[in-house]
Amino acid sequence: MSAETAWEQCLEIIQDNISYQKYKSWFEPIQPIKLENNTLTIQVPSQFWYEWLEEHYYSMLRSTLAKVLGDEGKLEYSVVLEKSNNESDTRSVRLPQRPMPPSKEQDLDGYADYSPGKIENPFVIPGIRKTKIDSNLNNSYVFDRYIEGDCNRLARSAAMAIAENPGSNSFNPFFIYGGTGLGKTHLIQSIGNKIKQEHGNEIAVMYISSEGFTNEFVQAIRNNRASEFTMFYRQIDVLIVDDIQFFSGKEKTQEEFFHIFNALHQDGKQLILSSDRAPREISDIEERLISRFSWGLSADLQMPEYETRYAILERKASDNGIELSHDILEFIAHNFKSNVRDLEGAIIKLLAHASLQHVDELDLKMAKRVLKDMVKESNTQISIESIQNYVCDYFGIDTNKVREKTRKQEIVEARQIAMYLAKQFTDSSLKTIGLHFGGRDHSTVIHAISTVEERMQTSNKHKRIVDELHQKIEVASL
Ligand SMILES: Nc1ncnc2c1ncn2[C@@H]1O[C@H](COP(=O)(O)OP(=O)(O)OP(=O)(O)O)[C@@H](O)[C@H]1O
Repeated sequence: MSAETAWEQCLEIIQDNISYQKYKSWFEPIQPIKLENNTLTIQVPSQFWYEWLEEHYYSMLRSTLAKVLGDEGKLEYSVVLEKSNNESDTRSVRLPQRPMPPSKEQDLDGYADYSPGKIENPFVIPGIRKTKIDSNLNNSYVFDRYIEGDCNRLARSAAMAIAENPGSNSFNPFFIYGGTGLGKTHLIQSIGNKIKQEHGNEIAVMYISSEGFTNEFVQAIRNNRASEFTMFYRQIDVLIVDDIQFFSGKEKTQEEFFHIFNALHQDGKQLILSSDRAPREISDIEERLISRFSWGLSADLQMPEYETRYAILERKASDNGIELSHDILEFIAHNFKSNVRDLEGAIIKLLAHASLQHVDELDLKMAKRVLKDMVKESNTQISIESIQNYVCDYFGIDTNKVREKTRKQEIVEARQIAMYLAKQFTDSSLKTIGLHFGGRDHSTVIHAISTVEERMQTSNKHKRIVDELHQKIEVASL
């Protein structure tokens, strides 16, 4: 049997035993490397990943392996190491799976989410009245309202795991980073809100921006209350600091935070940090802090893909009490691609317009008019990629297909139309257009354009399709 086949069989069993979300987050990214002497080697993206699997899925992996390779089957991890400059290295360390204690031979069932060493409420510090601590959390930032997609799956599931088991997990600190308006604050506050919901004042949660922390610290020094400041932060069980990049260049604040960080981490308290860039990319921050930021899990947030943008819009519209038609949602999702805050801005603008103008039902034409300036700002010239999206959406095919080599009739037709429209709507050269379609050369683009033009003259159906798409893109690029 090859490593790929063995791992595929393992994945089938694993899928049946854990939730889809956990499967996608923790098992799909794993690569089978080799199968030798009944030992299957799999590659995991980080040391932390290995620890997480061993901590949470050890028994399940063990039994799965026994089913696929027999009782003597062994698992070895190949861990991709990070270089200090944050690039991943091809070097890897091989780690064996820890041996199974003889008394623990059990069925798969019930072991899938086994989490060892659950400590009962590790956060109660006698004598401290936690009721006094104001968490600073915004109640509307909750997991239920945080739409999941490929762009945030790992970060969201790690955040959920932390909320369920703060402090006693391997994600400490949890460092989340990504561009502006991509949902960092929402996600880190969701952790705090969930912990508060489940534990009330038993667990002291505190959310603060790094600027807020700095200002408080400066005030405390000014009023000779620095030690009270330190004491206060040391009693927090879950400390959430947003936009940590603003500590850059503030040496005294960094030093104070360093000591608070150490004290909390040592006591098994949870630290959650956010930044607009990865730890190593933050300038003017002491090396000892940077290295601590990387101790736990760093996860990034990306701009949501089209389907997630659509789902977010649907959700935001219904939270704001308006119902938007499919056409309008599609229009916004196609045209607002830089961040989620802008998507939200579009909904608010439509809502304001509808209520000021006493409009009961918004239609696409009106929505386009209202959002015209915003669309222009975020999308000055329609891209070849958007044209591909429109065309593929129209034909119900996967966008990647038009960039691949496939010669299937319907894909070839969609590809040719997309090339034709790309020439019509963009200033791109034939060469550039070809490059966007899987590196085809300019003569293929010329051929596509003349084929579409010819067909439009000979077939009404073809003409109608191209005209419809033309109109759709024209409105979108207003
Ligand atoms: N996946 C998502 N599902 C639902 N709403 C989201 C999602 N991602 C972001 N949002 C919403 O987008 C808005 C901006 O998000 P947020 O303030 O958390 O971004 P941020 O990354 O912290 O931005 P900044 O770096 O500018 O502070 C919020 O209203 C948030 O609710």
